[in-house]
Amino acid sequence: MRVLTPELMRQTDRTAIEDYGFPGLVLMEKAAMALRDAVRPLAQGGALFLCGSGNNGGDGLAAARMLLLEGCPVRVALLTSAGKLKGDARAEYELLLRCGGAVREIADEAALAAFCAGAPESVAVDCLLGTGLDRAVSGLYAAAIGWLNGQHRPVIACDIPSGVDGRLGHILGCAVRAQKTVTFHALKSGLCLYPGREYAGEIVVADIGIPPQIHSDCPYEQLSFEDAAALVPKRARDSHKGSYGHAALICGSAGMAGAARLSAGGALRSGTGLLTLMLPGSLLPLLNGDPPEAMCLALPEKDGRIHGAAQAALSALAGKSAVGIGPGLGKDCDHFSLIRHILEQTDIPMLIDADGLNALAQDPDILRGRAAPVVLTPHPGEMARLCGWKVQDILQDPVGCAVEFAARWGCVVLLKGSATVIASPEGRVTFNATGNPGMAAGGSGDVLSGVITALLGQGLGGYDAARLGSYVHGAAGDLAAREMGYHGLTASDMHKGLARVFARLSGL
Ligand SMILES: NC(=O)C1=CN([C@@H]2O[C@H](COP(=O)(O)OP(=O)(O)OC[C@H]3O[C@@H](n4cnc5c(N)ncnc54)[C@H](OP(=O)(O)O)[C@@H]3O)[C@@H](O)[C@H]2O)[C@@H](O)CC1
Ligand SMILES: [K+]
Repeated sequence: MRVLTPELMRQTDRTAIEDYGFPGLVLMEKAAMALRDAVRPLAQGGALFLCGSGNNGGDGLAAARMLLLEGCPVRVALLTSAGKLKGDARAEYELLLRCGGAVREIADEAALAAFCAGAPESVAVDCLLGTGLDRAVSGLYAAAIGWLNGQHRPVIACDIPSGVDGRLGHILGCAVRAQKTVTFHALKSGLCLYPGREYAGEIVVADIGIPPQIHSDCPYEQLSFEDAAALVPKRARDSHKGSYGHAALICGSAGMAGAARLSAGGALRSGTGLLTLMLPGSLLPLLNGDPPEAMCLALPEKDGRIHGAAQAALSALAGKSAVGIGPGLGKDCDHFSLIRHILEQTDIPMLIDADGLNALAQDPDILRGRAAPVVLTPHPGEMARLCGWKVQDILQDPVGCAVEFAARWGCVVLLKGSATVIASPEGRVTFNATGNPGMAAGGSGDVLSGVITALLGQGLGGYDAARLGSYVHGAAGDLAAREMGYHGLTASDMHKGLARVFARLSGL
């Protein structure tokens, strides 16, 4: 599913209007119809529209007219003088008046308070600001947003909740908290990132007739269920365990044997044909053959951590189809050399996570020039150590950071967060839409490492393995949360959820 920035959306509108000849008013009417359809079920007691000075307001004026003509009581406030309306918004204003509607022009906060006081309507519609928002909200618009957020009736947002930055999802001053957002033609990146995603409530993407081929090369996307299903490796009846790869996980240390088990469970529930865990030998008695499906190989260790193991690991990696390194590894000065040897001397697709990333941060230059896929799965703290950005700056612009690093070092970056983003070396970006706050708990990332390593081992490219892995991992957490809630959800609960998600994606 395509995701556009406000700028790309503007270009798309322009192309539809100027190159294809779609009248702008036709697009606005289609947008208004979709908005009307979302408002209607909640408008038994009438609908109150708050409209701004641009085309977002124009959508609202048109939807108000449509509901009025259906017999629904509507009241419309316009937060500018009608004389300042331009183009399609002006045309919609005149149409509304000609159809018997009334519009109250609101000049100040007192007039707004008087208009809104004791409002009888059962739904409010936010058509104040859309993708044209270009500065922090203040004054009258901020008062209108404050009123919408302080009253009890549901709010439907037109295109994007007013005050949310359409590109980054930031709140510019203040923003509407909507129950539902009807967005037009494509998702906007600001609706995929927090806090914008939270403010939007349920999101509906409405087709307004813009030809899909315009900007079909847009680099941003979000996986729908169907998109994810199309990426799942197919399983033929006449196949065997060798058909689905042999994944290796280099993981675990004294005190963190559980990470190996969690990661192994992630791989085993994601279709790997075979799995070998490569661990400090002292962990083997602790694991006690669990999980039984995994083979185990003891690597040299020091103080409970893998150490001096490059040669042993390289020999053991012969014939493996993917390797993941990092879960529960602990910090050891020798890990950098282990990673460098694997990067330089094998062409096995590789995932690096957790303390593997902290080791890599010594010199990410060792990633350069590797032909086989490398997937990095940092959280913002690990990303900061890798790329030198401040954590705060990464949180402000996770997409910019992930894209820059992926392009610079030729790898796939899966930057974790409440909204995980996955960037390819070519500049493609997927926003992950699955997952929930219950997954913000230790071990969740270990499971994800296992999932992605298994998918790499089954032949998926780095970008597809990372984005499908992220989708499935989040969806497994969502399934588990339905049963366990957020507070009691553990990483182990995700294992069975993974199996169920893959079953659904496979149509079983
Ligand atoms: N054909 C199309 O293009 C289609 C577009 N569609 C719809 O149009 C929307 C985009 O419309 P848009 O570009 O007119 O911008 P919009 O979001 O209404 O804002 C407009 C004005 O707000 C102002 N302003 C900005 N920031 C402000 C602030 N902080 N506080 C106060 N005022 C602020 C600023 O005016 P200024 O005050 O700078 O003169 C700006 O001009 C899009 O979201 C979708 O709903 C659909 O109908 C489908 C077809
Ligand atoms: K809006």
